[in-house]
Amino acid sequence: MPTKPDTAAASTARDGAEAGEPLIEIEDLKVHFGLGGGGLSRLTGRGAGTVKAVDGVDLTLRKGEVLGLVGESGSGKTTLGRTLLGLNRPTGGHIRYRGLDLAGLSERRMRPMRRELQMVFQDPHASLNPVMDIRTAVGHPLEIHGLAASEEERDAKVVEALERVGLHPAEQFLDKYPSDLSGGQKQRAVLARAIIADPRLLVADEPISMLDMSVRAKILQLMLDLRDDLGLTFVYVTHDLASAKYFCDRIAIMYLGRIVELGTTDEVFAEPRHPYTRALLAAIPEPDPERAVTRNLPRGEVPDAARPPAGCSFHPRCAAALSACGWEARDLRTYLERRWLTLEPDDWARERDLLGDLTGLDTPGLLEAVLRPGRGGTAEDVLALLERLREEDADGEAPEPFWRGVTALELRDGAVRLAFAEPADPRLLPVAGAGTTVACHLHDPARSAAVPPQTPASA
Ligand SMILES: Nc1ncnc2c1ncn2[C@@H]1O[C@H](COP(=O)(O)OP(=O)(O)OP(=O)(O)O)[C@@H](O)[C@H]1O
Repeated sequence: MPTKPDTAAASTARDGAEAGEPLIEIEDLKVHFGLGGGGLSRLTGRGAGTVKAVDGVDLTLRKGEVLGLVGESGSGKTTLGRTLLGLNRPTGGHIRYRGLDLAGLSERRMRPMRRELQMVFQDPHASLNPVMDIRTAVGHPLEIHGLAASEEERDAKVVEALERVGLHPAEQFLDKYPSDLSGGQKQRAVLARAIIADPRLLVADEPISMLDMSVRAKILQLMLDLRDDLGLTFVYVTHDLASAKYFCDRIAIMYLGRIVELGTTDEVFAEPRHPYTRALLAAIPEPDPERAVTRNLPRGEVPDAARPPAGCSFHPRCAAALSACGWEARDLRTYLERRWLTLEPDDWARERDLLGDLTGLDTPGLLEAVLRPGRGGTAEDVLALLERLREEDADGEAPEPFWRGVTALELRDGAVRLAFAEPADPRLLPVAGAGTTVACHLHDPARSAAVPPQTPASA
């Protein structure tokens, strides 16, 4: 990939304002979607409830910067990006832009703002209407916002925008249709449409993921050039840290609706703090096959945002989790089922019969798990098994973190009872001596005394 230009060298942002000044300030932003229990929730396997797609995000976008929103699928990146542009209504919080709070703006008052806040979508093929020629498609925002008095003026502006995105001679593209263009050319046309109304912010949602490898770097370079030439600010939504490294000045790592780490790209890559960031970085494929090693994302999958884990949402997947990270009854089931995958079928059947029905553990937020023995044994047998597992898990190179959250394991009324430590939500805190902020108890000085001997690198 070509070398990323220095941000400091980026041109002065729009309005003569200095690059680096706040453009948008987001405070405690929440976007929750209600699931009515109808068709959509049946389709997604979710019952009635609420998906907290964005859940308390604080973030300042600086003029002229490229900020990456990075995370696995379902982390809320797209929802956050869309909400910035008024395409999703916030459930709570504030989005301050040019003295206005976009979060509370009516559709009528939001409309003129849309000219300044534009979106570039992932799929250039779907972003362009197949029956609309490039002249009409790229000129569309001029029409919507009444920015061209005549067809001649519109065409002149379309030609200028096409030239700027590298589609030249631009006149030859005016009468073409999307099907006449390659994938890279289509994304250039989409960018031309995004910049034609003179925006201040572009939210680019995976803008290169559907393009050929050969043109990806060129499109990223084009966006950097547009940033420099037009004083644009970019939000780059992606799950791909490798392209974020090249393209972004700062990176916000998102997990289940929250930012878990935020810092300059250099800092995040040189010294990732959150175990999730470390795991994402470790999962970046090595381009050199000679040096390639197996890269795994952390164990388990991103949990359902309608039933997020208690405390730190990442704790069920985190090898470095502490007692206060949010352990609950559900985690006991996950722990046992994960273990069963490693057992021989006979041993698995024996344990499953002993432990009986585990569905009672599934309710979110239970700080007490009660295990009644199945037909394969007694409560004493269940207790003996769990005590043995706890002991075995404490040994070895990678101690199982689940047990750190267990504060009591005992017999009571013919059942085995496990109690869990009170969960604490990690707050996004600045790291001493660094520009990074991180939401992780491992980096909270108030809790650092409780940090276990192994480091987050083991996550
Ligand atoms: N309109 C909606 N109604 C209900 N749930 C939604 C809606 N839009 C998003 N969600 C849910 O919100 C959560 C965050 O989704 P979002 O698309 O923002 O994540 P993402 O990180 O961008 O993922 P991806 O990379 O797959 O697009 C997911 O659980 C998703 O299913």
